[in-house]
Amino acid sequence: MRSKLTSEPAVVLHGVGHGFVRDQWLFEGLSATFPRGTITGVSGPSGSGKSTLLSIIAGWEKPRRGRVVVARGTTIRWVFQNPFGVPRRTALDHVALALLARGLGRAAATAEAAALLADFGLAGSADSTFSALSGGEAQRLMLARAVAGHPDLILVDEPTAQLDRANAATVNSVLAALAARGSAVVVASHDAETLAACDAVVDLSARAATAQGEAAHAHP
Ligand SMILES: Nc1ncnc2c1ncn2[C@@H]1O[C@H](COP(=O)(O)OP(=O)(O)OP(=O)(O)O)[C@@H](O)[C@H]1O
Repeated sequence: MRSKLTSEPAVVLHGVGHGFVRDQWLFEGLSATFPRGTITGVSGPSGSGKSTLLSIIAGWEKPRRGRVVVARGTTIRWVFQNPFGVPRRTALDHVALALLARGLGRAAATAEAAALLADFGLAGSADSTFSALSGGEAQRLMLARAVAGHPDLILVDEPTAQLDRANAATVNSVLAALAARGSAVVVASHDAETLAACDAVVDLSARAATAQGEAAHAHP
């Protein structure tokens, strides 16, 4: 029974549809599972509803159609498009605070935070203030902080949008590390390399085309 519970997906979508304008759908009939230990990409052009779908998965937005089933006790962390930290706090502190919040003592939190920073290629930046980090370093710090919370589900919005290729490649390998630690990872992205690193991809460009086709058919 216990093993069945731990292997169940963090979130399941059943026939989900949503849109903000009456009779217009960003996507419709979307069914998907988000198992722990896997990365699912959400792709589609700008405005196709990727961030909206993440909000629905997180339970912030209620879909107009369908059901969202979240496993009991699922903990969720978001990593947003724009890295947001405390300018004068160090990188190490950003991660250590998440561990202190989980109940670790100061020494254990500092040690684990340092190990996490190393995993994310930030060992040399542990004592840098957030304001001194590059865009890529700040983005990776946000991912390290999300992992420190040991969430069941991590939602990542456009992690490589403002990064050059080298930093984007590092973030992509970090996403795989997040899933390997047992979280279900859902990443909204335009980036072909990010999507190639995913176990499955929900493509909203196809969904939008279908939804618009249906609307055109219904209202010629
Ligand atoms: N709360 C809201 N109220 C009304 N319209 C909204 C709301 N949130 C999003 N939209 C609209 O829904 C559409 C999808 O937005 P969303 O941000 O989900 O797209 P996206 O695929 O993530 O885009 P991008 O790649 O540019 O971030 C857009 O046209 C947006 O303006």
